[in-house]
Amino acid sequence: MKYARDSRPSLSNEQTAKLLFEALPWIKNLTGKTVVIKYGGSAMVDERLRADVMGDILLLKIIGVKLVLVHGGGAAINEALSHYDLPVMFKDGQRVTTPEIMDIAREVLGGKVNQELVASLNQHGNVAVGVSGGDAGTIMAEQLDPGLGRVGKITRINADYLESLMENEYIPVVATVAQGEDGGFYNINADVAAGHIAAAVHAHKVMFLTDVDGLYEDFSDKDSLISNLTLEETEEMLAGGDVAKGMIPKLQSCITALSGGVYRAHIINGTTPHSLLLELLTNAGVGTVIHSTTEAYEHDWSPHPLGTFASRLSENIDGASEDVEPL
Ligand SMILES: Nc1ncnc2c1ncn2[C@@H]1O[C@H](COP(=O)(O)OP(=O)(O)O)[C@@H](O)[C@H]1O
Ligand SMILES: CC(=O)N[C@@H](CCC(=O)OP(=O)(O)O)C(=O)O
Repeated sequence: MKYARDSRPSLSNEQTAKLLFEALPWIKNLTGKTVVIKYGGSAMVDERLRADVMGDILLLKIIGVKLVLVHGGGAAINEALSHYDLPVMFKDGQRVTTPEIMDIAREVLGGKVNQELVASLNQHGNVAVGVSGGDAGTIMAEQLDPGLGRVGKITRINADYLESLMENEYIPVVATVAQGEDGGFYNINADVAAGHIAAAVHAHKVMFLTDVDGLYEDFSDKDSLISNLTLEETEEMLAGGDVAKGMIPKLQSCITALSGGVYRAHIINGTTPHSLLLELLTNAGVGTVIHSTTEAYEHDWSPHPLGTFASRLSENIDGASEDVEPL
């Protein structure tokens, strides 16, 4: 037995049918809309879970959601730095990035992590395209703060490029190494990039997959998980100092996204199997949802040209090796 889910009590046929049917209104509402998924390095630790997250992303693609996957890889960068005996230093969730560390971040994010995620998605059909922030000027940046070295402040996002990939039924998988306005490279926190990208591509939702169940009012009290809060309350929490480390850029990015017109921002646990599907396609919300006080997005949805994608997918699956696991 390979995986814990095999030993879970199974649902009756009636319960299974009910659960599938429950997804219908959610699918109808999401089809044709854009969702930006930020997959954090902390949630990438288990290979099997990572493959499941990629499977969930593909399922969303199949039901007609337009997706951008923005990934982190902080843990993998830390590992590489310790290999080279280089220091791991953060200020308010942003890595202090010397030119030497920038080179390593570039290799880890744009190389190893990006390629592995693209390969994992493409096992199910060639749907993913790796995008480094510098490609077609997808993410342009300038220095954020001299004290942080090569950490970038985003100046521009090439939304047209990402949208053209999505229009052609691809999932852009974005490594957050930016092209500097000065010609060099900048390290961009992946949460920050996801917030900007979500706003730039007019996403319906931005989902942050991390290693905790959501935002805690008091991180030392596991009963204090916040299920939903407004933009204003999020700003208050940030100002109040109850949020630390990597949660700071996450909340800042939720604010960037919502202020830029994104309808909802979610923080969910990427280490909980299928948390994406639970949050997006079932009545059982998981994690924390942040919403603006005013309805920033119209709830219309239009038919989506599934045909092109579906036919390409079936072609790829027909031609795929037998090792590829079914979803
Ligand atoms: N109030 C809070 N609620 C939830 N997590 C918090 C809070 N304050 C700090 N954190 C920290 O933020 C971490 C998530 O950010 P990070 O480690 O950067 O993850 P990722 O790699 O997914 O971006 C959590 O593991 C937790 O340690
Ligand atoms: C400037 C900055 O902090 N860059 C991040 C980029 C990777 C990242 O954000 O990874 P996670 O999403 O896994 O935290 C870093 O160097 O760790």
